[in-house]
Amino acid sequence: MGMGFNGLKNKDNHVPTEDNNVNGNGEEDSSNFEEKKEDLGVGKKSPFFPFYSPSPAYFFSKKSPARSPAPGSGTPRRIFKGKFPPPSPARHIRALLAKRHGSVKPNEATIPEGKEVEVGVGLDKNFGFSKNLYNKYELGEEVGRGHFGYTCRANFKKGELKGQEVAVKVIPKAKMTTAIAIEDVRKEVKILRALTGHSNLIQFYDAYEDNDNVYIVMELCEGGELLDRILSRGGKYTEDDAKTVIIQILNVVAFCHLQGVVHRDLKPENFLFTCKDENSQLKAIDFGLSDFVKPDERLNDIVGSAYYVAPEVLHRAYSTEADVWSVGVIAYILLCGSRPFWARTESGIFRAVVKAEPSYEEQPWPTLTSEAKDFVKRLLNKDPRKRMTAAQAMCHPWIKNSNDIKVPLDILVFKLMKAYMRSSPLRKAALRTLSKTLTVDELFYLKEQFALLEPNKSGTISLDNIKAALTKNATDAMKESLVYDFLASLNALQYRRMDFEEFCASALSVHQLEALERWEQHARCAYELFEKDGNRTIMIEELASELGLSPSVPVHAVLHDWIRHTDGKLSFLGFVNYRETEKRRIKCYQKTVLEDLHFLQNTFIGAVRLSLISGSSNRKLATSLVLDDPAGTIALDHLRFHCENLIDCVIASENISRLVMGHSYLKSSDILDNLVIFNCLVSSSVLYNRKSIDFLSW
Ligand SMILES: Nc1ncnc2c1ncn2[C@@H]1O[C@H](COP(=O)(O)OP(=O)(O)OP(=O)(O)O)[C@@H](O)[C@H]1O
Ligand SMILES: [Ca+2]
Ligand SMILES: [Ca+2]
Repeated sequence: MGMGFNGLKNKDNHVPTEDNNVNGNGEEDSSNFEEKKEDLGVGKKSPFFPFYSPSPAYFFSKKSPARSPAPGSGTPRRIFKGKFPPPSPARHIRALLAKRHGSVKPNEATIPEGKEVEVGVGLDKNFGFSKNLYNKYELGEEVGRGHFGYTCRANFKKGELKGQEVAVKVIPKAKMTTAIAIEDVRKEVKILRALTGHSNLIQFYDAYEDNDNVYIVMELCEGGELLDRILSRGGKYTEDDAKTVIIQILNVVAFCHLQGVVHRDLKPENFLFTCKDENSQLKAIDFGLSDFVKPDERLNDIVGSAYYVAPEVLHRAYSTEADVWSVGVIAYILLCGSRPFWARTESGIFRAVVKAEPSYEEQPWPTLTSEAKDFVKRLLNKDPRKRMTAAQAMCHPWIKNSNDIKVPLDILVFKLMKAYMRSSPLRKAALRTLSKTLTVDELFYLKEQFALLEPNKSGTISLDNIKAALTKNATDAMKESLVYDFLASLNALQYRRMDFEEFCASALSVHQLEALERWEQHARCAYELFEKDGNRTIMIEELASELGLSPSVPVHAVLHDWIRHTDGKLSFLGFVNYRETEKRRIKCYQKTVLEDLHFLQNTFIGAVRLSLISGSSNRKLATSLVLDDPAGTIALDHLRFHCENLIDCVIASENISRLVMGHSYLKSSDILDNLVIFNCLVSSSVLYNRKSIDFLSW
């Protein structure tokens, strides 16, 4: 029997009609999904997403009733002044659905009947959950629906809790047509089970299964989705109202991130109000695409919903920062009622996400406070290293003075401390001087973090303090994400303590400072201090080895200006670029350097997409690069700069298994060979039809 999407009303296929008509622009999200040729770059064959078919969307073929109007909203005429149409239910990224359901293939306009059954043959759909849901609960009316499941009210049938209401999310097993889809459901339950005790996170009770379905029993929210409230308000929230919502979102997001869980599908549909009250509490739901992520790890699968997806997700190398981007999109929508990145087609949205800057010119932006704007901009920074973390966002001037702010511990602090511990004395000195130039606002976050680690206010912290602070906040999720193991990298702190001054130097993110408008001033001030106290003579070879440059890199060309000719000390340029742990920024050659994906995508014509993915698992680090180098003349060292962890990489090619290189640096000849193979594949444009190089299947 055919199943899959066709059997399910798809709310995401629809937007309230009024929304569409506002700008005389009914095509947005409309159900005909006719993709515009120019949007897809047909003919140009955009190298960015070569796997997208230029055909119309394939599986949103069934019409479904429009989303029910938000409570109390009736069918009001909504006035939206934003540049783009107002928010509507978001669709998952097609690549995601294809991968998760094995049902969307390029150039497949329809899904043949019965295909999914075939795909599903031989899959183990036993989850080991209890089987007696109906003994315990009586299922009632449906309260919501998504791509993967629908949710019902339910009552305890008997016992002490008789009559008490819960919510049951029903996920049909028939829809689990791939191993990944099954794994996603396992993970959804595992993560819900592990993440306990946060007031802005849906409370999980239990999971059940039978032959047909998996059932997730959880706390019932009666207040509806955040999206419906946004729509019923006509899009715009006052700054204070937006803040109330954003704080709760940041709270739960920061909590997840500390636990090593990345949600990957944050959007207004996935936040529910507990009750109908205006100031009801907000709860994060739907961990169906969530994953554990180790502090050092990057994920690579393209996951999420188009309007909310972060640029680095599209580049297939991301971590928790991607969630913060989605929060930025939500904040933008709350404050102005319109989406920051918008286009008629999915590929158009992706292009906007990667390249376009959101508008802050249109109403109501000019009337909003500069803090609010700055807040959103710092969440929507395209560089994840420059983006605020959720915990930092709670320390932002726009937020920090609100009631009920309790800044949570930030895992970023430990990541930065690790890098600091491994730094040379010269780099530590450079960081120390930078930390002395921080403003009160910037210090606020560091003070909060230090206070969380320093329970007895002794003025210094130890490794034990850090462990204790983590333990205090730990859930079972931390076991999975190995947050504790990560602390081993701070072992140097075992026999000494750190005072606030050193803590600031160690937990300071230079990338984030660089994103500030006053970075230049910061850097100049810091350099002056550094000149007085810290700068020293350094040989070019020493600098190169500290930076991890291999001997084959002509260091003089790179580092020439980093050392002052008069006295051999670090120049200002050297000072601002000096990053032992950050090799990416070193600009070797103007022409061939892969300094920046966007730059390459914009610049090179006929670029080839080369994916470097990790050897051991497709969830591990992956870095995508776009190379324009048909002759394969790009040296290995260039690649090395731009893949933080080439050690674990496999070159994508027709025969992946043959090309697994194991845990050593690839020889440059290997890279060149594979580039040639890859280029051949691309140039004969088999890329579009060949299963063996189907990007989606990785
Ligand atoms: N605990 C709950 N209480 C009340 N309603 C809920 C609850 N959990 C989910 N819902 C409703 O059911 C809808 C679908 O749930 P959920 O988002 O978990 O499903 P999904 O199929 O994974 O969705 P998506 O298409 O976004 O992946 C929600 O948007 C919400 O309206
Ligand atoms: Ca959902
Ligand atoms: Ca989901």
